[in-house]
Amino acid sequence: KRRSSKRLPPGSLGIPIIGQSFDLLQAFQANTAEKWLEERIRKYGPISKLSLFGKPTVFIHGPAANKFVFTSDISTIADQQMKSVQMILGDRNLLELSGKDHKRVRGALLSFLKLESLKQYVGKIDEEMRKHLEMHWQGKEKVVVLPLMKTLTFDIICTLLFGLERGTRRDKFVDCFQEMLQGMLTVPVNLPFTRYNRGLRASAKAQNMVKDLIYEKRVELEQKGGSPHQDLITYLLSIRGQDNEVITEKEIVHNILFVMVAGYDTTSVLITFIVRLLANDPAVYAAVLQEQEEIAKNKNSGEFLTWEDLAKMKYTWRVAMETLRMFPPVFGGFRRVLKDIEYGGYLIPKGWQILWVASMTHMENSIFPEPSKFDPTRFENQASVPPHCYIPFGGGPHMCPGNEFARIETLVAIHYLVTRFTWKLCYTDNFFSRDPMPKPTQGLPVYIVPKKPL
Ligand code: HEM
Repeated sequence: KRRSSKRLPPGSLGIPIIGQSFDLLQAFQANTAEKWLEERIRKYGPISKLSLFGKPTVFIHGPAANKFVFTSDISTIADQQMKSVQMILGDRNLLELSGKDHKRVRGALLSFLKLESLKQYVGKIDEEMRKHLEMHWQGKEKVVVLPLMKTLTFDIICTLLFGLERGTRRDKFVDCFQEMLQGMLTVPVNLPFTRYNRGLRASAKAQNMVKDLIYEKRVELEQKGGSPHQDLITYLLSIRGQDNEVITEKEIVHNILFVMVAGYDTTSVLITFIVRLLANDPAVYAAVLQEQEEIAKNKNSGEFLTWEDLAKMKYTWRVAMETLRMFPPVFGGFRRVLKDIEYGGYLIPKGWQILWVASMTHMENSIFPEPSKFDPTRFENQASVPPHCYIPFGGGPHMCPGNEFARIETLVAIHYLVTRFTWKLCYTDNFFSRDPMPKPTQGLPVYIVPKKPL
């Protein structure tokens, strides 16, 4: 009865199951998703209904909408991934959990990713970056940046979080992850030869591989007295028996897959877009180079970067923040509505989903003046950015716990790239498509020239 007194938002739910999914996917490919949404706003107003990836959806945007999505009570709004993502990454991954379960698993992950632990990783990340340059950049005249940065961030995650060394086993994981990622943004109808179907099969394979790793690490931990802190899997196994910290094997498997995807695909995009920007913007490039050379100058050759060095990379990090504003790797996300709620005078019924989109506030003139201008000085005084408007890492209880980790990887990578190489873009069109991660033309091929021997 209560329902009838409120209206559903305007808009059409489209064709059953499919709804507007293909329209949005097409817009992602053409990099017109923001325009597509603006078109909706013009047609239906700030709040509208549509149907995406099998579910009735309400699209809302703006600072108040972000606040609503990120700070609503967990009994009202829970996180929600598309069915395809949930099926491929597993239903016990962090984004699927809420309330106590979410707190417990997230707490375990955060205690591994906390700042004191991260400080110890700087040297190891530095080592991975140098190995990467030796293997993939040195001696080359042309490289393709995006796939290489994916390799780099995947290697870092594998070494640091999973204790998985280079070799055929790691390569098998890479293949599985490619298939899984391809299957994630699809309409979840499991027919043979579809991307979704291949994604599901790759996920089953990867889950078995993680189970084998868990077995080995458990033996190492219990019989050989290995340190719990050597990698994330061992750490999660080690806290299993403790009071209130029981984390099931399934949760470990699903979250390991999830952290791998969440951790490497995103950061690689950020580094790639910074590389592109530095090639296009001589003033920003000069300022970044100066900051990084200042740091390099004070180091002996072979000496790793330290936490203190990273703290000095203030300008470079602002460049990264501005890159995240204009090219957020994560376009947005979904939330699940757990009970009938009202927003902006409309009813959002229980069981529907809400779509939030980062760029809608990132590119809003009233929040970031001249939004299309790349200007790292916007972040000189971070307090001046209004709350709930800058959301490349999301917000609220599900906010990205890997943001500091991403910061370290990005700063280390940019340090070595600008101090060791110069580069020029092979394509200067500045286009990118989304799948749904942003991808510049051809993955950003560049001509490179080394500055000095590694
Ligand atoms: C530039 C790099 C990154 C970006 C832009 C990014 C972005 C995001 C965003 C937007 C969310 C929130 C999703 C939502 O609320 O629906 C998120 C969640 C998450 N991210 Fe990241 N991320 C990055 C790097 C990382 C890294 C390096 C890791 C791991 C080492 C990581 C692990 C996670 C996890 C585990 C969650 C889920 C948290 C939860 O549900 O409680 N991310 N990330």
